[in-house]
Amino acid sequence: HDEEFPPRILDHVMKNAIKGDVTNVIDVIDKYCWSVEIAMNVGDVKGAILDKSFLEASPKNVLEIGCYCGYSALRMSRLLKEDAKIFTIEASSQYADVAQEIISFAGMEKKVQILRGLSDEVLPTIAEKCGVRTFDFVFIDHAKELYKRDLIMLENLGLIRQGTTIMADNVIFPGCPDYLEYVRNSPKFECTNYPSKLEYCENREDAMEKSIYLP
Ligand SMILES: O=c1[nH]cnc2c(O)c(F)c(-c3ccc(F)cc3)c(-c3ccc(F)cc3)c12
Ligand SMILES: [Mg+2]
Repeated sequence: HDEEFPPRILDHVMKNAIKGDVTNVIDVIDKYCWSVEIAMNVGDVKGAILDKSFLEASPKNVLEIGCYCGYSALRMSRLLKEDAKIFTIEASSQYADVAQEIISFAGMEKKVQILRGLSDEVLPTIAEKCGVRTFDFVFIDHAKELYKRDLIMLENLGLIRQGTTIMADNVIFPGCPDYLEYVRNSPKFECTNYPSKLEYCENREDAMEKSIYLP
């Protein structure tokens, strides 16, 4: 990753987006990433797929693993119903700092809570820390080699329930073959694949995978 991207996108948002206008902040980030430099946000094309699954789930408690600069947290926050909340785990304190600034600039600081730390360190105590029993919607978008491990942790900790929707980014590129094999071969998950493109690219394939938990 380009470690200098996060401060640049923060600066660009502060200078070019409308404070408190979450849709405009999302749009300004997308325009920057299409025209100036690609960043590993889920982006507008895959973001629309995320939006649709999110609206279908109409969740109260949302978990994201991998916040980065807060782009997908903002996309989901703008679709949240009353008294619903997003908890997003971010291991990089540099990314978490930038995400907090961008989320606050967009006026979503009350709807999105960033939990700093590694997912396997945060997940075991997230229920009591956040006053949540189970999550209704989970978006996995961090290191691909951790997807399967973290999903199994969510199951073992009882953090997902009958009908929870799990969306995973990058299941084609960079790809997470062990995760896909796990959810697709498990009788506990009903899976749907959504072919798309890598963020901000026209000619690289990627996909999102939706898995509904049916224990
Ligand atoms: O790390 C990620 N987390 C979440 N989403 C990601 C995502 O949506 C991506 F498209 C990429 C990606 C991978 C390869 C590439 F060429 C462009 C982008 C990465 C990623 C993975 C490994 C790295 F070393 C650098 C970036 C991520
Ligand atoms: Mg991604």
